[in-house]
Amino acid sequence: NPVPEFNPVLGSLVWVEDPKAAWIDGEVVEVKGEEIKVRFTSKKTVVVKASTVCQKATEAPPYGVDDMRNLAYLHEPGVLQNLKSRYGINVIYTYTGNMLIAVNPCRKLPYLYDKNMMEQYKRADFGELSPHPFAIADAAYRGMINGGKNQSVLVSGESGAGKTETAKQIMRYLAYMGEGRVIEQQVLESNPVLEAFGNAKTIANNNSSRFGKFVEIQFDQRGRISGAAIRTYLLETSRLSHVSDHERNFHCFYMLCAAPPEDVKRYKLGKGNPRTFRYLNQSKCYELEGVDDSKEYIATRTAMGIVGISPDEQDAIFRVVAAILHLGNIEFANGKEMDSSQPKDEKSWFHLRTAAELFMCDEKKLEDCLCKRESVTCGDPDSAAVSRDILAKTIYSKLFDWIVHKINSSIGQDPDSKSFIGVLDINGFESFTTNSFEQFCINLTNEKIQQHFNKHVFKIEQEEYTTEEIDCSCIDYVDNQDVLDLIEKKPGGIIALLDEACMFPRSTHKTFTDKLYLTFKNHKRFIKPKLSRAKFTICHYAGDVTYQTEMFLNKNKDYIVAEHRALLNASKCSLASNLFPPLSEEPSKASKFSSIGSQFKQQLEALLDTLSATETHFIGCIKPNKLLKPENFESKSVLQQLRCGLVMEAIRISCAGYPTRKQFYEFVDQFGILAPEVLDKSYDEGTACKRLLEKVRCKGYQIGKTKVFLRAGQMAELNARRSEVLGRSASIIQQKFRSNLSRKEEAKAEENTKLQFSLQEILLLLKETQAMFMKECEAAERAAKQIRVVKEVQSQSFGRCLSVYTHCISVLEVLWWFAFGLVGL
Ligand SMILES: Nc1ncnc2c1ncn2[C@@H]1O[C@H](COP(=O)(O)OP(=O)(O)OP(=O)(O)O)[C@@H](O)[C@H]1O
Repeated sequence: NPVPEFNPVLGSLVWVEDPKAAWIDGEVVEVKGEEIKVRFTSKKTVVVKASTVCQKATEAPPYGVDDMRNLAYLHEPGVLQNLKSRYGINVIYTYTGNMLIAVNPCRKLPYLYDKNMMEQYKRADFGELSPHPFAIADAAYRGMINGGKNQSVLVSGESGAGKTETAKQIMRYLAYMGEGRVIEQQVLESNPVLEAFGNAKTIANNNSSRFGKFVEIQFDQRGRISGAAIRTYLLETSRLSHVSDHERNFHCFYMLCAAPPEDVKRYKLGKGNPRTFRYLNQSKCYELEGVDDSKEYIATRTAMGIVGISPDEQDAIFRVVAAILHLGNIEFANGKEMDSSQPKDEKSWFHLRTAAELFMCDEKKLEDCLCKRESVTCGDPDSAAVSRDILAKTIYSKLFDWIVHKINSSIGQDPDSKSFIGVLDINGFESFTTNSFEQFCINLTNEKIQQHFNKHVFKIEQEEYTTEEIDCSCIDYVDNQDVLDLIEKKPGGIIALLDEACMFPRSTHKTFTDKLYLTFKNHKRFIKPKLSRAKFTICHYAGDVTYQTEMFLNKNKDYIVAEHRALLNASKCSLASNLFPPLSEEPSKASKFSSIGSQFKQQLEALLDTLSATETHFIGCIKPNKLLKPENFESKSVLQQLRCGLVMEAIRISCAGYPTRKQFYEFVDQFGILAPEVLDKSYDEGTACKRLLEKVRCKGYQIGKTKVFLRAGQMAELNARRSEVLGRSASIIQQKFRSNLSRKEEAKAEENTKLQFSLQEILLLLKETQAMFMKECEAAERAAKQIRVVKEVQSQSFGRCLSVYTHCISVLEVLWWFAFGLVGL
């Protein structure tokens, strides 16, 4: 938490960290050395160390600021409060510099994404309109067209935070820029197809992507989409055979069960009741609120057609999906021979026969494949069940890869493409009660992305400091290379040791874990938990995560059981046999040992190489509450995400230097009122800023070539002084106006005329007051431009009730309303 230096005194407004509510604001009511007593609005008091509290801005705008960098104090509670107050009025997007933070509204806000909105963002410069994913997409598009550089948009956040939704809006905007052609539609329609086969209901999200995705959209010379390539990462196949409570398997299974009767019959699904299939009935969750699976089936088929999957191919895909359901229903009993098994009963025989029929493979071979002792299993009923699940998972993951490959080849890549924009939608940092190999891989991804992000933010900061010719030695970033080395260094990293263990038949998860303990006993990012021999802890940038090693070896092994390959390769269904080419056609597999961990590491390296060669834009998605209920902002959970995500790191890097920057003219415009005399002289703008800052004895600043750079907290101090001056001006105007008014009233009373003012009289009165006001505030007015001061004066003196008049365009007009208000009163 970047807590800027601050010495609280009696009466200071502060934020105090709270285990339940994240941060609570209060007032310092007692100071005793290092300890201070703070009273909250609830009247409760706490005594805390002064160094642990953060300063609270006295005048934060009630509905927050568009860019976090405009916050008076750029610290954790400030950021949190800003997001919360905006979320309260349905403003879900906020910038931190160039990064967009998106808080999931957990309800549809269609007006935010219509064509009209796209049109507006198309015409505006970045920062001109409110923060929005379209602004990020537009910046990427312009960067590509004008700057000629490939771009990428990196969308991160935990499950349910809104990554996929945000990535879709980015793609919609990019498609809009080259509207009306088949290829754009194909790119967009690839989403529902991938979601049908790769998404599932989880506790965190009813439509959770169970894979990572990088979509590279290619553009031609004229800026129109000319091709696309989709890369997917780590499909969660363990879900296929084991579904946890309140979750579902992949959507396609339920869609198929809800298909029109002729299709249910065709795929031999009985009555199409998902409750009758073991792979679906483990969690008792079948329907999704607001989702009609039968409609989804039709929509998926249509989308499959659009992305170029022919009706025959669709038929084969759903036949394989149905076969997997039957496969899951085969149960086993002991066979006649030792260490052998056979389908348990007639029902299991039926499912075996149906699965073979749908796979278009030999029934006897399928039986042998599951029940006979072979290379990896010993043949008993339990091993047969393991073999069945391995087969189902292998087929499903091959099927998913085939679909991705098919979409890629039918959309097509443009060999002459001039440039591309990549959109990365990948799961954020994960830390559960039990963490296994999947979390290990996801967290490795996040470490990589964190490093890329830190370098990126640092580079941008450094570039700005260099352009402005100011000293940049104060900024730095924490490099997490040590964690990356621990995981992926070759030789000697955890992945390398895991591969080594997988190659030795006698290795177990225990021998593997012992080896880790021995190798990394002095590594400062590695911890051996006290009581367990099957766990290890990594100190990630986002916190410590303890991994359970039991399944590491199995999950890392990437091979297809020879019998499974032979069975399906001989299938009469060309799709099924293509999923399992003979080993000789997969040279990479035939020659050397292959592991999921190493493959994933290579995929990540390629991804990071691609990202590094692009200009990257970041979007951090935030889940406001665990249940995804609208209008519920749980500060504690949001804070946790901010800490684990990229936002706080960007802020930390920024705070280490000079987070507030203002163009000279903006600065003079805003703060000239504090030292009008420096503006009188014919200083250039930069010198005027310097003199002004010297006069107000500002401690932390640098003057660049076009901008003033301020240390964290300085902006709030300057704002407070400005408010003081404006407050004084306001009371002077009020006094003048009132005394002017009462003089006129007295005169009228003496003349015994009616105590009522005509419009002309009020105008005259206002002109006189204005003249006086000019005299009193001459210098201030010159510094801050007439209308601005008056607007501020107006809000100072009448507060919110008069703020509606901010449209007034001249001093006279504003004062007219001002007087009108007084007379009215
Ligand atoms: N901007 C938005 N407007 C309306 N609904 C949204 C928005 N962002 C997210 N949602 C909804 O919130 C839910 C979760 O969003 P989404 O699936 O995009 O999350 P995710 O981060 O991709 O999760 P996962 O990692 O589990 O796939 C979805 O039901 C989605 O429709």
